[in-house]
Amino acid sequence: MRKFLFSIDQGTTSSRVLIINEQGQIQQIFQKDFNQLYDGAKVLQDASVVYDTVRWCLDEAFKYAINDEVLAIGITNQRETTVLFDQTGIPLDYAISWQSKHTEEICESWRQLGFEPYIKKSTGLVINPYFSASKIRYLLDKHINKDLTNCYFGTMDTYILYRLTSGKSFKTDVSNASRTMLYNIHQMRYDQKILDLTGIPKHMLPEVCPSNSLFGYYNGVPITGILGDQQSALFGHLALNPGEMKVTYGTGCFILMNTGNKVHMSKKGLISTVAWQIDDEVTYALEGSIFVAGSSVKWLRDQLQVIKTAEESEKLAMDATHDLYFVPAFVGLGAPYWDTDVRGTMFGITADIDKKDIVRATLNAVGYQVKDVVDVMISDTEIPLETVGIDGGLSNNNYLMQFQSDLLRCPLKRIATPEVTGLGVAYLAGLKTGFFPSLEIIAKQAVIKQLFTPKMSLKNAKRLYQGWQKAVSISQLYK
Ligand SMILES: Nc1ncnc2c1ncn2[C@@H]1O[C@H](COP(=O)(O)OP(=O)(O)O)[C@@H](O)[C@H]1O
Ligand SMILES: O=P(O)(O)OC[C@H](O)CO
Repeated sequence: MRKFLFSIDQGTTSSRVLIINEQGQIQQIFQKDFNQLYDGAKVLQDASVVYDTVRWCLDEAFKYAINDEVLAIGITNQRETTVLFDQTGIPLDYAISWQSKHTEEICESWRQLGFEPYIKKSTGLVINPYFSASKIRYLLDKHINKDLTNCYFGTMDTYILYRLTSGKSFKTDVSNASRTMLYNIHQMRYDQKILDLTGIPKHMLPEVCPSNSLFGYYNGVPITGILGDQQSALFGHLALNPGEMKVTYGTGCFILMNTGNKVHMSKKGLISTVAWQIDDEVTYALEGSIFVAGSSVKWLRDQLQVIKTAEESEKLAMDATHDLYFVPAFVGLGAPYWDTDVRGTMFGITADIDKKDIVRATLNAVGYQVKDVVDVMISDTEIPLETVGIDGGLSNNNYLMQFQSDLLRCPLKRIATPEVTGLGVAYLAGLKTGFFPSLEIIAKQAVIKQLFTPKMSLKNAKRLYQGWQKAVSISQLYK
């Protein structure tokens, strides 16, 4: 009897497979971490190692549930990370992580040539090294002397799918395609003009399919859903109506608002992206990405060594007494600033500050940056904020979630399972195969664990936020 779904969640630092039952509950999780490689400004991954971690998790999962018991597999993945590989699935080079900004020079040359307005209109994105296009261009240039006739591009979903299906499926879904900077999100196809501008040949790109397609088979089980991880988290929060929003607090921080079946172009620095396509129906989202969130807590732990564990930051922040501002622009600032050259700065240092204040300033910076993005979303769409779904490692921090609710002036919703990302694509894959009868039944099964509501006075919240805005503008002067 088919009683389980498998959800592959291939993230930036680890791969997971969730085993999900018919009640939408997670029965078991298998996880394997891997290391990113840092080489100057480059952040790289060994795609074969990433694949091995997925295979390890899947093999374990298939020991837990034999293939006759598994109805379908869904894949959700870190987005934009770029792999070039040959027909046999061997990577041409290290994969370039979404976090890597070393292709800025290529982006700048495209901006200089005046490509930006067209690219923005077609893809919904700004020209930035974050997206796949400049990473592909960089790898093609680096290997210019090789025969690249049989060289293929994939984000991690495509690469994993290709390897799991022994090269039978060279496909991606619309949500991942919309992150390449090569995909026209109005016409829902690769934009030939951008391919010409960037010199990226179409034959190396995967076929783009609706998110709930039959993508292939592994171990006799159909793969019936693929979603980029942030879009999957939006689905996992059941933010299925226009105006509904989620914030994922992981290594970086990703804020997505469902904008329904219309592309909503931001006036102030957010990007428009495809949330998902279910059969013929496309749903779009507005997105703001913050590059440094959980990684700044990791920095406190590993570099400054002011905390031993990430969890410890909660208590220290609660006990802090000084208003210190930290702009954690380690790799520039993402939305809505898109300033690659700005670097980290701290304001308000006096002789009596201590590590508690530094920890609180670091957590507050995450809260402020999320507010920067949410404010733009509200003014862009004119949709008032009702509640926000939260997930990701850093969302376990009660101090930060309370501060966030104080700043946003709305309730934050923490649901019972922390694995919202993996759940989203599982819902999608399960709806496709009849494993879940309807969205209504899924919604009934989702349990809210905790609600954070504003406690700080509005006056104080405003005062603190104004201090942050000042700190950002001053830090942007120092380059
Ligand atoms: N209680 C906590 N307080 C502060 N930071 C936390 C806490 N728990 C986890 N983190 C941070 O969250 C991040 C991990 O979140 P996760 O969602 O697993 O990230 P990713 O999926 O991007 O790898 C780490 O950077 C860690 O420092
Ligand atoms: O792997 P995560 O959760 O850090 O997410 C990475 C994003 O998809 C990058 O755009």
